[in-house]
Order: sequence, then structure tokens, then C-alpha cells
Amino acid sequence: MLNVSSLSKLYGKKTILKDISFSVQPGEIIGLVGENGAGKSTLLHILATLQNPTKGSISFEEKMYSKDKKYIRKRIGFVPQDIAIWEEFTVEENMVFFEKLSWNRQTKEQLHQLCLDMNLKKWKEPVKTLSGGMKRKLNLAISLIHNPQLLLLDEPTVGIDLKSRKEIGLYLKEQAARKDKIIIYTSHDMDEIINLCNRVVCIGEDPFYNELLISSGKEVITF
Ligand SMILES: Nc1ncnc2c1ncn2[C@@H]1O[C@H](COP(=O)(O)OP(=O)(O)OP(=O)(O)O)[C@@H](O)[C@H]1O
Repeated sequence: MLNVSSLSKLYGKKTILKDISFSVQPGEIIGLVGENGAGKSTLLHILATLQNPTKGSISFEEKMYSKDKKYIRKRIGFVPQDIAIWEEFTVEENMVFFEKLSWNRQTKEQLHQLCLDMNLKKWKEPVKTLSGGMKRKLNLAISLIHNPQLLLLDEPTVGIDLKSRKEIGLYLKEQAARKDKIIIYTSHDMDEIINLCNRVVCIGEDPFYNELLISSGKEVITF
């Protein structure tokens, strides 16, 4: 379980996140929404151990972020907004390269299967020849090499076509349901959030987001 307790974040004197508390069970997909600048990426960076909160505490699998960062980092997969892959390398070469940096050993067949599971078939093609959607799939596949239990995704489907978005959505649902992963996912696409997520954390009391989500029957936690 992931447990966020009374978390606040200030940049200088400016409060970005104020007193945020929520818990997530294995197998749940949580949508993280809010208008531009609300603090979604900041919260994801804190959950990814890349930034510290100003106040509050976080635990995952009963380990405290403040004490057990090394353990927690091995259990996290983080996909930032910007795609970070080697354009000149093929899909295969990227997967093999990142496997060597990973905590987990995977065979080439396992790495290939990870891409096929996401319907990313261009194993021998250089990344520079792939579409934006395929690059996003590869970025996501790389984040899964070490089989993380907590997956943090910052707008993973932005700018990609409906078919690829649906494929990524289905894949994430399956990962959460079959492998009991926790997935926390930011998006500005409310249809996607409604389709994919079990519950939604909304930063900032935006009536537009709130009404839309509540009328769709989602449980919304607002801060
Ligand atoms: N390192 C930093 N130092 C100071 N202010 C920052 C820093 N990083 C982010 N901010 C500010 O914190 C606020 C929240 O930023 P953040 O990127 O978390 O928002 P967001 O909800 O992810 O936005 P978007 O939807 O545009 O991606 C913004 O006002 C931003 O300018």
C-alpha cells in the first residue's frame, strides 16, 4: 500500500501542495488531475523520490520514504513527461541498454515480449523512425524492465493517437489488475481518466474537473 500523509510542498514561500493525504491499494489506478501549474508533476516527483516534501510523510509497502529510499527506488517506475530514449539506437538496443542499468536481469526474449505486450513491434527499427506514440510505448516499456510495483506516469499519452492511447490504457489496466501494481497517472484527458482510473486525486478545487468526474461516478479526492 502507498500512504501519503499530510504532505505539503513549498517552493520558497509559495505553497504548491497543501496537506495532501490519500492511500492507494495494490491493483488500483489513480488519476491525478488539476489545471496547469496545480502541482501534479511536483507530487509525482515527490512520489518518485526525486524531490522531498516540505512537510508530511510517505510510506510504501510499510517502508518510510524518509528512511528506506534505496528499497523504495527499486520498486518504482517513473515515466516523466519528456521522452528519454536513444534516437539513433534501435528499439532492441534501447531495451538492452536500459536493462543493463536496471536492478533486474531480463533476457532479450523477455525484453522483446515486454514491447510486444504493448503492441510495439518495430524491434529492429531505429527509434528516430518511430512515431511519437511508439516512442511513448518504448519509454513506458523501459520503465517496466525492473518490474516496478509502483508506476508513476506523467502524461504518458499526450499527443498520441486514439489507437495507441487505447492500447496503452488496456496494458496499464492489465498491469494493475493481473500484477497488483499501483499506477498513478496524470492526464488532461478526462475521458481517459474516467475510463482508466478507479479513483481520482484532484489538486485545486476546479469545478469543471470536479463536476465532470463526479457525474461520471468516480470517487474524487480534492485538495
Ligand atoms: N523547481 C521549481 N522551483 C520553483 N517553482 C517551481 C519548480 N517546479 C515547479 N514550480 C512551480 O510549481 C507549480 C506547479 O508545477 P507543476 O509542474 O508541478 O504543475 P503541473 O500541475 O504538473 O502543471 P502542468 O499541467 O502544466 O504539467 C508551478 O507554478 C511551477 O511554476
